[in-house]
Amino acid sequence: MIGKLNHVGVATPSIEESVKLYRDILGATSIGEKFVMEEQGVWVCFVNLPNSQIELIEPYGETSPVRAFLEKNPKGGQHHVCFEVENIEAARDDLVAKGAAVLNGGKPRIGAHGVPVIFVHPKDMGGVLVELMETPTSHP
Ligand SMILES: CC[C@@H](C(=O)O)C(=O)SCCNC(=O)CCNC(=O)[C@H](O)C(C)(C)COP(=O)(O)OP(=O)(O)OC[C@H]1O[C@@H](n2cnc3c(N)ncnc32)[C@H](O)[C@@H]1OP(=O)(O)O
Ligand SMILES: [Co+2]
Repeated sequence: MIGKLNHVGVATPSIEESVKLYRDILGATSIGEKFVMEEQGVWVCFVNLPNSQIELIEPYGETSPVRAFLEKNPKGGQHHVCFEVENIEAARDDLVAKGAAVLNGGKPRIGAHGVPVIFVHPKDMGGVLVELMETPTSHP
């Protein structure tokens, strides 16, 4: 079912500080602007790599899903991996049928790439929070 690795989500207390790390220490040459996704409760900034992206995420608002993660990991850390799927509803139904806990009641939200995304609880994914996103080209 899963296709390409689209991005790795990295939680950070400061996108500005993380940008310095990826640009000045790791030498990333293509880094986007920081923007907010209010509904998802995060600030986002993409570090563009030849084969994938690092999605830097910083909490936005009191109910941000990243807030508890940063309380446990104050310096930040790897937060989720995101795989592309051809059809988000079909992927969700398949996972639910296999007993995995799809978050937000299984209702897809529009993610940072403008396509629907779902999250699968880490307890069913070997300790990794998994995001699935519809392949941008297969979304009208
Ligand atoms: C930018 C938009 C979008 C995109 O388009 O790409 C994004 O990526 S937004 C990214 C942020 N959004 C989300 O993470 C939404 C989904 N996440 C959630 O709903 C919650 O964070 C969660 C995964 C359900 C956890 O919330 P909660 O149950 O309230 O937190 P706990 O702290 O109680 O954790 C329970 C349990 O799970 C472990 N955990 C939590 N987060 C992670 C994680 N990122 N990776 C691995 N494990 C995680 C946590 O340690 C607890 O474990 P135990 O202590 O063993 O019970
Ligand atoms: Co993501």
